[in-house]
Amino acid sequence: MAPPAIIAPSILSADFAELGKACSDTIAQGADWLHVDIMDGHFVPNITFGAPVVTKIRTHVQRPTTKHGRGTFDCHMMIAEPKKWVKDFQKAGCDLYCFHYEAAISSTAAESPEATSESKTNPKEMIRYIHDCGMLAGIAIKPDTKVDVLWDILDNPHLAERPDMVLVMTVHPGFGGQKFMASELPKVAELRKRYPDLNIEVDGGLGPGTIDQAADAGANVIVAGSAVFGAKNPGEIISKLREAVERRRGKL
Ligand SMILES: O=C(CO)[C@@H](O)[C@H](O)COP(=O)(O)O
Ligand SMILES: [Fe+2]
Repeated sequence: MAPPAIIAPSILSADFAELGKACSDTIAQGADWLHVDIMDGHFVPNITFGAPVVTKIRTHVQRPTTKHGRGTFDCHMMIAEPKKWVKDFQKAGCDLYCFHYEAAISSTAAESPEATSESKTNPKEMIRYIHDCGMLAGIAIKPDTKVDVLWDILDNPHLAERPDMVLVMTVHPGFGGQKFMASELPKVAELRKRYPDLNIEVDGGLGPGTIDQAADAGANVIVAGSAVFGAKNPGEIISKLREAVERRRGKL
């Protein structure tokens, strides 16, 4: 059976002037994780915030007491040099550091004249490094990236180099409130077929109108920003998302 439903509201759609309260309220309304979108203006055409803000919001949400437990900070690192920020985010209170495959293999990140040994990397090394720093590791792929690039990483016999979660983007990363791309779901279905126990996250355009398709494909970690923070009753939306995933799980 696929792993349990995990609902991770994206705080990108929260009121940034009240971020701490928005985070604690969302957990109180039934969210499992908080999805924290970090954008650097290079990897994506938008900027959010960095580790100092994560340190502050961490004080509003209790650390998870179990692996993947309630209160997990799922940091989605849409940044060009993911290796450079691992330690800062660990210190800030990140539990799951999810970097982009495209950034880890990018020649600009690895070969730019400014690149130091701190910023050079490859996906397997990144995962090992994140684990060594005491966090769970996630790897994300953009819509233009084929899912096949992940087989070598997921079939790695070295457990320390295997990711704890794969994130399949269902929008082009950079902004909240975009239209869900159903074209990405075959990637989710293929991942679920090959890896029944894997945590598979989908991110972008998820809400009551699109959750069934994502759940049917086999996603179990659901990110939703505008659908949760734009709702009159966020708790009701969180429950609906969870029910759709659990319904699909029950059919397996
Ligand atoms: O990573 C991203 C966007 O790049 C997401 O996490 C969005 O913030 C999700 O927002 P909605 O599409 O659910 O509004
Ligand atoms: Fe995200």
